[in-house]
Amino acid sequence: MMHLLTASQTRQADQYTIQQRKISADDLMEDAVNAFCRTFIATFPDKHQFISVYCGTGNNGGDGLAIARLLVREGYQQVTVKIAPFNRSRAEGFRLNLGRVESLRIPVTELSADGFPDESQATVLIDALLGSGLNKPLTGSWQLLVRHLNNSGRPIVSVDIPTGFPAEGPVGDPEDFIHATLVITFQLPKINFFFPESEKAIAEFKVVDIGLDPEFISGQQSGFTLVTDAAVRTLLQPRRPFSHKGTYGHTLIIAGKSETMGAALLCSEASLFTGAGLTTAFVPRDGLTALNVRSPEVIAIIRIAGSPLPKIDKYTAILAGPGFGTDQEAIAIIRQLIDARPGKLVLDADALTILSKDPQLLDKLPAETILTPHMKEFDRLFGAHEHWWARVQTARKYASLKRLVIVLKNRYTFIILPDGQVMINPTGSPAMATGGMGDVLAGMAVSLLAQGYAAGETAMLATYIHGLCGAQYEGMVCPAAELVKLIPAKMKALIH
Ligand SMILES: NC(=O)C1=CN([C@@H]2O[C@H](COP(=O)(O)OP(=O)(O)OC[C@H]3O[C@@H](n4cnc5c(N)ncnc54)[C@H](O)[C@@H]3O)[C@@H](O)[C@H]2O)[C@@H](O)CC1
Ligand SMILES: Nc1ncnc2c1ncn2[C@@H]1O[C@H](COP(=O)(O)OP(=O)(O)O)[C@@H](O)[C@H]1O
Ligand SMILES: [K+]
Repeated sequence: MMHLLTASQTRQADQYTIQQRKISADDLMEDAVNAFCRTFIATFPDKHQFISVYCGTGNNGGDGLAIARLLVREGYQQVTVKIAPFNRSRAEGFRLNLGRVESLRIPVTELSADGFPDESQATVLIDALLGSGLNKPLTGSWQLLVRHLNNSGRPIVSVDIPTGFPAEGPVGDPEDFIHATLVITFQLPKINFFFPESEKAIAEFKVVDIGLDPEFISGQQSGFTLVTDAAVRTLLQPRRPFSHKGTYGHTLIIAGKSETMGAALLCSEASLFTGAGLTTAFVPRDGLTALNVRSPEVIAIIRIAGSPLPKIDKYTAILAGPGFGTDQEAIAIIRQLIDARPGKLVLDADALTILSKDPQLLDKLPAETILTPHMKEFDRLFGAHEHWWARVQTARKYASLKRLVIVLKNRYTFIILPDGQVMINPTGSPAMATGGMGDVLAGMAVSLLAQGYAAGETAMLATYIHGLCGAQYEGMVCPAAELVKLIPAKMKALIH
């Protein structure tokens, strides 16, 4: 797992690395700037393009000045520096690098809020105004300058983080941060890069290694980690030679109505393809033919009006909710299910809506139940939120209070564990923004639970593999039923 750091932990990591490696802050800045320039040059190789480097007077501005110097040294012929003198303080890294830029006779202009330069001739702007030192939303001249640059229509490459965009915490008005085409960020992506509000600030980000101490980083607790391929590979187990269907658990899937039988088919199929030994679906009579034709491997229990919940003891893990409806029959079954206190439970879709109308049910959920809401389902359960930071904080609160695993789905899905820790899943693709995708995820989750993975592990594996499958369709669209077919091969690739 990759430990993500807050801005203040990053500063501590800088200091620790400087002491540990017995280098100066200037050396570390030089390493950072070299790493930045390697990526920048690969992306913008033309040495004749006009590059305007906007620098503040802190260390981010110091980086900008050093970048201007390195680019000139690499043969870039049209590099100019613009300095925003709106803060009184001048960091040491800024002063040192300003001297070096001046001695190279790189053109430097000091900005005034009375009128900012016309950048219509610039090929690319480099944003080194403010970095992770941001401690409040931009105001005054900073705000005007950021708006001016955003309105220039030029590509903007931000150093470390777009100016005005906080590394963590609530994100303010999009007018008040740089809208970067590319962010080349140091050492680790910042926590807020994974929040949907980053969409305007960051079209793309690339992470460059600047040599911060890895042991120090992994000793830090920001509450946020990023799921890595290595962590998934360590966790995912191959099927054993002497195993039989009983080894891999039996899932019960409580899903589907006449009109939404497809949801039951998708999650049953996902349960099969993710490797559960047996899958049983509790479905309406008029869905039976579809189920038998589509997935002959799945056992059906027919649900008619007034049917009680099947005896749950024989099932290793249970999923309820996809396409299930929220009528009185559905409510009665969800109540029976929760009262029966199943050991391993995944609730999705309509089951979440039923919970949101009956807070007592939410209180009765067995520990380690996995909930898989998208944003609307989440807010229905826990109240409306103005921004994602608040939403994730609420998820942390309820996950801890009720010992739940909450899988809050999005471009980057947040997996919130019963200890309040947040794992962020990096895989996925807009190809997956189609109906039925959540049903597949829920089916994968119940299957992994039945196979013996713990609830948190299940959430991590299911979202990661689900996203890997979807990414295969990058640039296209991935119907949910097609994604299911990719699951076995993706799992194989992670194991071998
Ligand atoms: N310390 C180091 O050794 C390294 C630092 N690096 C760079 O240093 C940056 C952080 O530098 P600093 O901590 O000097 O801070 P910044 O350069 O981000 O900001 C400068 C100062 O602006 C002020 N400020 C904060 N919010 C403001 C607002 N809303 N309006 C106006 N002024 C505001 C703060 O007092 C802050 O110290 C990183 O983003 C990165 O670019 C890199 O060079 C890597 C190594
Ligand atoms: N743009 C995207 N990038 C990455 N993943 C996405 C994207 N859009 C959707 N997904 C994934 O697809 C799934 C959609 O789930 P959900 O909204 O519940 O779908 P449905 O209700 O139609 O089954 C989630 O796992 C989500 O993370
Ligand atoms: K910046």
